[in-house]
Amino acid sequence: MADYPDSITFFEWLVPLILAGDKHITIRDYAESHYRPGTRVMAYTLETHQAFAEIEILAVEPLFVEDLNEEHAQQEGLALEQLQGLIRRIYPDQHQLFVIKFRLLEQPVTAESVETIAPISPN
Ligand SMILES: CC(=O)Nc1ccn([C@@H]2O[C@H](CO)[C@@H](O)[C@H]2O)c(=O)n1
Repeated sequence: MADYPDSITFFEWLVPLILAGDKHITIRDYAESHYRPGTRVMAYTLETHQAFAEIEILAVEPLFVEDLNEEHAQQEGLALEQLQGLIRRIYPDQHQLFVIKFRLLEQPVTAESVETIAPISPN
């Protein structure tokens, strides 16, 4: 067993935001706060458990829910009202949350991505 979690799940609808680099934080509760900066973590969709990216944890910082601000929303790639609504729904009883900052690592080459690489022109 790893000392620190080496996987994380995200709602499927957030995947495009993450892969585009628009979303580089996630806000979780204490139970999901035990990531260690510097470690690599495999990101999966919550609904279908598809691995979609490898990320590096950059920081884990405490955040009180009432301190959610525009800067967090921007780093989430979401509007502030949208983020606040989401957090209220996911963590209705939580006051103490954690901001997990991450960066997208180079993605492994898959058969599917190879097919999308344009063939080298002979001249
Ligand atoms: C078990 C599980 O997967 N839970 C969660 C919890 C949160 N999130 C996203 O993190 C940000 C802040 O909460 C928002 O963008 C959320 O939509 C997520 O994707 N998945």
